[in-house]
Amino acid sequence: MPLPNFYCSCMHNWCYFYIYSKFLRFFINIVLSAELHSLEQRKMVKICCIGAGYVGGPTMAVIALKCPSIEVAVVDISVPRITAWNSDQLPIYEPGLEDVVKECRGRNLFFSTDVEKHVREANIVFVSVNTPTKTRGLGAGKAADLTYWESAARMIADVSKSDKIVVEKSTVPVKTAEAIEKILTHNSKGINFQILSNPEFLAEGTAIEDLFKPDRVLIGGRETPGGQKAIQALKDVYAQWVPEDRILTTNLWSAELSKLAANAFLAQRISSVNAMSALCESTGANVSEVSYAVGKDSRIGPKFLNASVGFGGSCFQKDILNLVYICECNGLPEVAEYWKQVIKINDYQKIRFVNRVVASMFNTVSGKKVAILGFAFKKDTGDTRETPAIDVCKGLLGDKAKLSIYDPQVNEDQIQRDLAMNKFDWDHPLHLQPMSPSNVKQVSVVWDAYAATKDAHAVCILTEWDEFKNLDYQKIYDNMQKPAFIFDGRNVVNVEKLREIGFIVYAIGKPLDAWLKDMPAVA
Ligand SMILES: NC(=O)C1=CN([C@@H]2O[C@H](COP(=O)(O)OP(=O)(O)OC[C@H]3O[C@@H](n4cnc5c(N)ncnc54)[C@H](O)[C@@H]3O)[C@@H](O)[C@H]2O)C=CC1
Ligand SMILES: O=C(O)[C@H]1O[C@H](OP(=O)(O)OP(=O)(O)OC[C@H]2O[C@@H](n3ccc(=O)[nH]c3=O)[C@H](O)[C@@H]2O)[C@H](O)[C@@H](O)[C@@H]1O
Repeated sequence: MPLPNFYCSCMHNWCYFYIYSKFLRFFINIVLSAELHSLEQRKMVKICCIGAGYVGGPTMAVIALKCPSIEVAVVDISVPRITAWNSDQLPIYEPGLEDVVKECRGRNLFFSTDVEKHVREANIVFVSVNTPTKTRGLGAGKAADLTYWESAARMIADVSKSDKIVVEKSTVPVKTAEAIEKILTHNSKGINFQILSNPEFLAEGTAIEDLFKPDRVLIGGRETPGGQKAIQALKDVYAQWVPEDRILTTNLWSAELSKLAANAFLAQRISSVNAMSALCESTGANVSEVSYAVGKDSRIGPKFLNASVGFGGSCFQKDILNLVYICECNGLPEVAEYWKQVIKINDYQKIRFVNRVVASMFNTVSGKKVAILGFAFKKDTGDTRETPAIDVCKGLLGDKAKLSIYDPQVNEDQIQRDLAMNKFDWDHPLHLQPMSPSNVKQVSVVWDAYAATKDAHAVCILTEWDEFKNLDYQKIYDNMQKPAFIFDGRNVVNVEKLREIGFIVYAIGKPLDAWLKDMPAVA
């Protein structure tokens, strides 16, 4: 029996309706998922870090590694720095860094010179720019120069179109957050900025290790509901890999001051042991034995008690000078004087070392080749900022020595720049540093410890690179002028063995060689 017409048309319409509704649902799904995706994207935390240096680069790389759902952009005004971060030759040498960068770069870690774009898009903006010591004007030689910080803050205020958490990562004077707050709120166009202090405690050479397993992460913020919410947001980032009991939260000023205090305490330990090293040399005590015995006291602890030619690095001196200035400004001259002494002992230690070298070598190094082994401020880094090697080399050059320098990570251009630059000039963005000055003629830079020491009268060890422990010292001795001297500013060599070979050896804080005992006292 043929189906009635109306039945056919019903079926027909039903089919149409079915196909249509399927298509509609498919279409709606696409639109919805796109919408959801963009909503998620909008909700995705975006971090931007201003300053792609020794702190900004490694800290952000580790955040990107540990928080794959966060997009991290590291921006800088220095084009060569950003180019290097995007290349196979990273701008800084740090064990383990390359692996971390390679894993995240292009995934959720980006390096860019488009500072404004990334700041505008970020929810959290870290500021990790230079905070050098002022070289002129009020507080010159002590106060922190906040030029770069201030210009970063003004730019954040200018380009922002949404609320942001602004994080002080640079080391700054206590109360800087207040000044930054003022700059941001006076230029805010109704945008809400929350300032946090989150100082960095990593040490170079172990930066990745320190960031993976920090002793503590410190976050300071305002005690207002907004401030507490911002603290929680940053805490949530670190909590993805740092145990909660290691994330300390404080008020802003405590966090800012804790950073300066930590560096001052660390440097003070080195100056204390270095002061002892001078006394050891005068009395026949051995500084390694003394510091071991002292460090066994659990209240003192064994770390950071290695006597040396002096501490270096971009921060200890700068941060203590800054602390001294803050004490003076707060009417605390005695406290200022106390901390100043840490720097004075450090300078004394470097001068003392140079005097030892010159005094031992018949009171003159004029025209003599002196090999310098190690130029970086410590091992496992190519960083030379405030390295004691600069002052020692300048001291020897002042006495007309000819220097042959070898460091496994520092190139000739850097060494020449360092020896020609004025104090504090190094701590500015690259393009604002003085142009490559003329080379110091009495200095040659070689790529091998044996080349550096060939025909030399003396060897000065200024960085504790592991390879200096295992050099063929017999070969070195055979190729040197006699008497052959070794001045170990890092206590890396086996003094007894070298004396057996025939060297006259001076090692910081160790019982003096008979040769040195007969020389005039050094001060
Ligand atoms: N080096 C270290 O081990 C540590 C350093 N700190 C502190 O962190 C801060 C940064 O230190 P580093 O990373 O060593 O310095 P750095 O000199 O390696 O890096 C700072 C970077 O900021 C960039 N910069 C300056 N002004 C800028 C601006 N307005 N916009 C964009 N980029 C700008 C510079 O071009 C430079 O690349 C300092 O306050 C320092 O005291 C704290 C802990 C450890
Ligand atoms: O604010 C900073 O910049 C950083 O400064 C130091 O880190 P860093 O300078 O990278 O290296 P350190 O291991 O502290 O060494 C500093 C200097 O002291 C010297 N030193 C260190 C330890 C020691 O026992 N003796 C000694 O002479 C080192 O050779 C080096 O020249 C601090 O250790 C970090 O916590 C801090 O974050």
